[in-house]
Amino acid sequence: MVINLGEQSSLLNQFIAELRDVNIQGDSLRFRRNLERIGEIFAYEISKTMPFGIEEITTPLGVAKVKIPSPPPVIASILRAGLPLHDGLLNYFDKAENAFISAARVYNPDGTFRIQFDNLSSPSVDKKHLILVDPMLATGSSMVLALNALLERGKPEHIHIVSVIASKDGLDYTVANTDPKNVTIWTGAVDPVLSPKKYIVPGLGDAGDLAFGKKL
Ligand SMILES: O=P(O)(O)OC[C@H]1O[C@H](OP(=O)(O)OP(=O)(O)O)[C@H](O)[C@@H]1O
Ligand SMILES: O=c1cc[nH]c(=O)[nH]1
Ligand SMILES: [Mg+2]
Repeated sequence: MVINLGEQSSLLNQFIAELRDVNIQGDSLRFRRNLERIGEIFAYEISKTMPFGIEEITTPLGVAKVKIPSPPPVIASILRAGLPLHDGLLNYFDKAENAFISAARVYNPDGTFRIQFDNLSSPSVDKKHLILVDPMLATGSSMVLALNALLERGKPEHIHIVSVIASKDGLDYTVANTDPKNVTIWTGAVDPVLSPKKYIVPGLGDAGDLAFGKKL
């Protein structure tokens, strides 16, 4: 199932507009903070779909029965650009376990690239709710590769994939390469085009560079 939160009229679209805007996105502190705020919105929306337990909370005046999401999810992100988004989800799912995947595009001189997978640091994901985040879903190859690496750490109860901006092709690729019964894809926008270098158009540019600076 694909859920495009950008179709609703909400503050999410203002934050995504600031990520995209060439006159605003150069402020890297604001760029990271907007990704974090977007992570908080996704966390809140995803929490509505998670299992709840009833807890009895003692107040100074009595006992309140409260529906609390349980158990906490595992939040996994793809370095580097996933980090501020990860922080946003962790601000709300503050008892979450955490996983990190080191994977990045390595370009050849002719403009083609492969995804270089370096490392996975993860707890068991068995029988847990797994939330895998990356702001950009371009071809979808980083996301599918990261998910397959995580699935070597167990079979999650449910998988939530979060991307802030997805290309139509990347979304189709991810849907085709994941189990529809067990996966929900959450996005904030679906853009129509991939450039010859497989950048999302209109997209926002290079999310990792905008958040953390250019790399060699
Ligand atoms: O859907 P795909 O075609 O796989 O592309 C998307 C990937 O590219 C970006 O990472 P990048 O390789 O630029 O690494 P970075 O975060 O270190 O900049 C982005 O954050 C995704 O991980
Ligand atoms: O559009 C894109 C594609 C890959 N990575 C990005 O940061 N942006
Ligand atoms: Mg990048």
